[in-house]
Amino acid sequence: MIEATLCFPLRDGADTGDERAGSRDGGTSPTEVLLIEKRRGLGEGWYNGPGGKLEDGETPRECAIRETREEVGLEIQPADLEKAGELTFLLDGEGHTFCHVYRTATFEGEPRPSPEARPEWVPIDDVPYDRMWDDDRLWLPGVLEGRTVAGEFRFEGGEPLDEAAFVDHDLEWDVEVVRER
Ligand SMILES: CNc1ncnc2c1ncn2[C@@H]1O[C@H](COP(=O)(O)OP(=O)(O)OP(=O)(O)O)[C@@H](O)[C@H]1O
Repeated sequence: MIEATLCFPLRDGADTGDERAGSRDGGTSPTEVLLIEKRRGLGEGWYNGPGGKLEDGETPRECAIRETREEVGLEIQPADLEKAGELTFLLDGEGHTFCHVYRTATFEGEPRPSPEARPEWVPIDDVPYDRMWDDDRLWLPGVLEGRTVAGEFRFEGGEPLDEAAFVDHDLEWDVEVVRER
């Protein structure tokens, strides 16, 4: 099974521009999420979070940080990455991809495009689910609200996965996620 990651950087949209961190209202929750429009590979043309496949010897957390740096140029410290979920994608009854989902409201840098991805801040209540993987609308809203999720999603119709049909799913919310290295 392919092991992959997704990372969702979050910000308070009211805090953009040159406002000082000190002017923030301490308890505000984030209002925007950084998505990418994928420019090549699996899910090309669709929106998703930054992320990708684990490389040899890499932990999921290291992968999420590396992919976010490579795809959009943001720098994240390992301790700032919060595990939000674990998703299993099955294709024709067999495990295809296991995906670790993270979120963070703490990062450095400004998003910049790369050959793989065009980044875009979008309001959390206006995420373009009609231009994303079919399963995203089921689990991403809760993840953006700060919940944890475990999900299994079944696709049928053969490779490639992004041309297969989404058939059904099981979801469990507010699960304990393994806080790996
Ligand atoms: C089936 N439903 C799905 N719903 C939401 N997200 C899904 C997904 N299935 C795969 N994903 C994500 O899509 C990315 C693929 O990445 P993918 O381009 O294959 O990997 P990577 O960036 O390493 O590419 P290269 O092989 O280097 O080109 C990776 O983040 C993975 O978690």
